[in-house]
Amino acid sequence: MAVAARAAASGLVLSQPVTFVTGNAKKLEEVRAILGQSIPFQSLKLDLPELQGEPEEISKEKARLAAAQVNGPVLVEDTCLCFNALKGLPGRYDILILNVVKWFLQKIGHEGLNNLLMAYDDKSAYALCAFSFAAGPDYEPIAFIGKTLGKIVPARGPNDFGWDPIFQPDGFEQTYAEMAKEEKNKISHRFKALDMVKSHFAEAGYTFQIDNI
Ligand SMILES: O=P(O)(O)OP(=O)(O)OP(=O)(O)OC[C@H]1O[C@@H](n2cnc3c(O)ncnc32)[C@H](O)[C@@H]1O
Ligand SMILES: [Mg+2]
Repeated sequence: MAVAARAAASGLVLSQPVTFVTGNAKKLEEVRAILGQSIPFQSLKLDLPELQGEPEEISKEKARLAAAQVNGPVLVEDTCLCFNALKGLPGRYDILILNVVKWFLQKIGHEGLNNLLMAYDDKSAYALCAFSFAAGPDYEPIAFIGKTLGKIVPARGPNDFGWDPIFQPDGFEQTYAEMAKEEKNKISHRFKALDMVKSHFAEAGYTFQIDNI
């Protein structure tokens, strides 16, 4: 498969599918469902360093590192769940230990995450998704941030994806986990960010010329 992305008069011509960098099968499932056939992509798990900074900057730096490794177009994603009473923890980005919600979830589970808020009346939270697209190693990455507001509740619904059972988006009586996947994918942090990615692809007029060899 040809590797380089090159500029063309009608917009950028990408000579390989976008590599979406993740090791998370559930994320991949949602990205597939939301993107459909709109952007040709494949997925790849890469071990990239955890970085410090604002979500956009962290995400762009991750894309830079990934594009250099892949030597082609990449899409990277980070997700965090942030509690307002805890000033954005445990998913907060601008601290040294980045996005610890993953580790908290593994160590203390849904009940433990609820207990973190026991002493506070404010159970509000937000789910934030930061995607960055880099057309290749020589292109400046572009960040797309999607945010869905909600609150933390005792776990309800199937336990098959991260903190979905404890996050109830504003305006809904169901947690993410209780919602049909199609419904979550219409309002989620991930949907909002990917919608911007899709618009960007449409506006920038990228085309794909993919030669399989
Ligand atoms: O390979 P990557 O893409 O980094 O996958 P990851 O599993 O490490 O994912 P993150 O660091 O972005 O996610 C932090 C945590 O949030 C969870 N998570 C991500 N998106 C979610 C969603 O839409 N609903 C529920 N949990 C989610 C995920 O399972 C992790 O425990
Ligand atoms: Mg990760």
